[in-house]
Amino acid sequence: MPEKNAPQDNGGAVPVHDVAVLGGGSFGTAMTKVLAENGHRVHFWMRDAAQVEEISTTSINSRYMPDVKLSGDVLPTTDLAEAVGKAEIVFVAIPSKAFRAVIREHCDEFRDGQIVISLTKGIEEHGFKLMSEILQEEIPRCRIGVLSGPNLAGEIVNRDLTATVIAAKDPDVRRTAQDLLGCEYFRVYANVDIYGVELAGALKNIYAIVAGLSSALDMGENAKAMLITRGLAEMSRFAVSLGANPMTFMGLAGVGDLIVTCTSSKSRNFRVGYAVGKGQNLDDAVADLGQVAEGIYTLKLVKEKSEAIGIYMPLVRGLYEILYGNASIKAVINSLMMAVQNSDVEFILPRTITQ
Ligand SMILES: NC(=O)C1=CN([C@@H]2O[C@H](COP(=O)(O)OP(=O)(O)OC[C@H]3O[C@@H](n4cnc5c(N)ncnc54)[C@H](O)[C@@H]3O)[C@@H](O)[C@H]2O)C=CC1
Ligand SMILES: O=C(CO)COP(=O)(O)O
Repeated sequence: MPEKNAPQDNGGAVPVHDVAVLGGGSFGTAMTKVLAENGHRVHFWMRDAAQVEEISTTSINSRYMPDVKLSGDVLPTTDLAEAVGKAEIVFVAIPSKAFRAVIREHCDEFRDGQIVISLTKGIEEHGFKLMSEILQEEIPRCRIGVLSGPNLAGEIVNRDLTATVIAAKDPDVRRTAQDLLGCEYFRVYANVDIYGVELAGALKNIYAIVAGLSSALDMGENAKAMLITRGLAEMSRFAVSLGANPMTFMGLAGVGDLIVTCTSSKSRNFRVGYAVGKGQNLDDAVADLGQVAEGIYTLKLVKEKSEAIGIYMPLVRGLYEILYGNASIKAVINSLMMAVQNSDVEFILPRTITQ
């Protein structure tokens, strides 16, 4: 077995590429580690100069990954123009709230045909835009992809076996992501349904919060299975109504990511739900987390959108009432359990419309 942090010897089989990773949090660090260990030169951009200094001198990003030493050719920088200018391919791991602002401010730095891949699992507040749509609007001359799947950063940096999905229309973008990232512990599967893959990654965060709540209340394993499966039904109903392919939800980016985040306390969204289930208020739970939990923002947007387009999402509505409407958890559970009993798989037996 190779040492945990050693760059992998690819025997010269994979050409070395200059790549950029934008965003110095947990996931940016995890993907930088994979890319550098695969032998690539990684221009790792973050806004915090002290963090750049620390990674340059110690190879450790102590705020987000204190136990992880980055090895290989990692070049941390606060100069986004330099990182993007030198890179053939750019990966973006910036939380959804800041995503457009960062790309827009630097849009002139991106080149015609440059590959830009979003790693972010969220939705923009105004206009319900996904990150690939933001990239399309801000840097339309680039070739765009989305990476999403059951990808807990804390496991990837440990080289725990992991699979993900690259979604892109352009086959060259898909192949490039597979070549750059694939290795003995990381597998990259391909899809063309960018919207479905990306929406799945954002939506599952909501159900991870619900699962955390259920775990805090010790609701049992049957309840966990019910929540995950009904979550899948609900998120695919919503996504399909917006144009996603239902089959995407059978894959890693759909059911795969839903399983990992709904069953693991390593998920930040799960942890927020767990804390609220134990009686903490939402603001304190988020402050204690100290990292992004995209689901709390996605929840609000999906609740509004589902009401606007008339899609039935009882788990979204129930969680919203608990987190933002001060409803009692017990009352919400009771109303969900006593709702009209309906179809299991509505692609086979259509749901009886009750509202
Ligand atoms: N951590 C994980 O396991 C995974 C995370 N993701 C997604 O990746 C995205 C980023 O998440 P994490 O890295 O985990 O979050 P994090 O909370 O660990 O780090 C966020 C990073 O973004 C930076 N940031 C925030 N606002 C910024 C701004 N205006 N300009 C520049 N940088 C800014 C922060 O300084 C920090 O370095 C999220 O959408 C998340 O859902 C996707 C897969 C797995
Ligand atoms: O998306 C993730 C795993 O696939 C990470 O989930 P959290 O953001 O909840 O930690």
